[in-house]
Amino acid sequence: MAERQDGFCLREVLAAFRACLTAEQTVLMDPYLRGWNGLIRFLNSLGTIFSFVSKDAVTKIQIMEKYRSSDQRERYETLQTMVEYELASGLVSLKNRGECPESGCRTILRLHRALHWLQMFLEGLRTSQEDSKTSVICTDSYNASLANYHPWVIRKAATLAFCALPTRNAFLENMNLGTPEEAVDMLGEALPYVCKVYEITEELYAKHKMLDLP
Ligand SMILES: CCCCCCCC/C=C\CCCCCCCC(=O)N[C@@H](COP(=O)(O)O)[C@H](O)/C=C/CCCCCCCCCCCCC
Repeated sequence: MAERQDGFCLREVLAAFRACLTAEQTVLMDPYLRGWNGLIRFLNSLGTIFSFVSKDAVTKIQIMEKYRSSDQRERYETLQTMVEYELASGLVSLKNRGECPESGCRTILRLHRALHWLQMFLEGLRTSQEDSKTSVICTDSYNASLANYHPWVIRKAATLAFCALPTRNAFLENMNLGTPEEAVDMLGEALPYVCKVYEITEELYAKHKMLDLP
């Protein structure tokens, strides 16, 4: 795969997820969204076949960016302050999606589920053999995570799109972290931060019984 012209480097994305974590074990919203924006850039570079995925993710990121530039921006400084504020203000519907279709809590929950997929996918890439198929790693991690929340038609479209993914080494080179071996080392160092962000968020949502928000 040719060297990237767009300056994308996965290091910055992983650094953003690291920057989400505070000493108080809270998750900062701005680096969280920055991490997602970096991932979308990468996704877009994989071809238009993934447009339906990036469109949905971009919509969700924009909902959250809107909150962060609104009068209530401090309420959305961390995932914890967002949950506290939206629950106390009746801005989250636990039963009916139509009541609060753009709450921060439900929007972040969708990204949070996708983060679970990302975590498994990157771990799969990192630990797989050189001749492993990226499409298989991606399908397995999708089926073990996000697919459980998607209807048949989305699962079908996603699984078809995965077939267009490049080979494992081409994919690792495309992350712009050096050789595939160097990329694997970097993933080993950085993935624990992504996992920590995932764990803290999962605990927060479980504590407030919000893991199934419609
Ligand atoms: C350099 C790093 C390597 C990995 C690069 C991966 C880049 C990934 C970027 C984004 C990941 C996908 C984010 C998808 C968010 C999906 C949120 C969601 O579940 N939305 C559904 C529910 O929303 P509501 O209707 O309740 O509002 C929505 O229905 C979904 C629609 C679109 C389809 C989502 C398919 C997800 C496939 C995820 C795998 C992406 C494949 C990337 C291939 C490397």
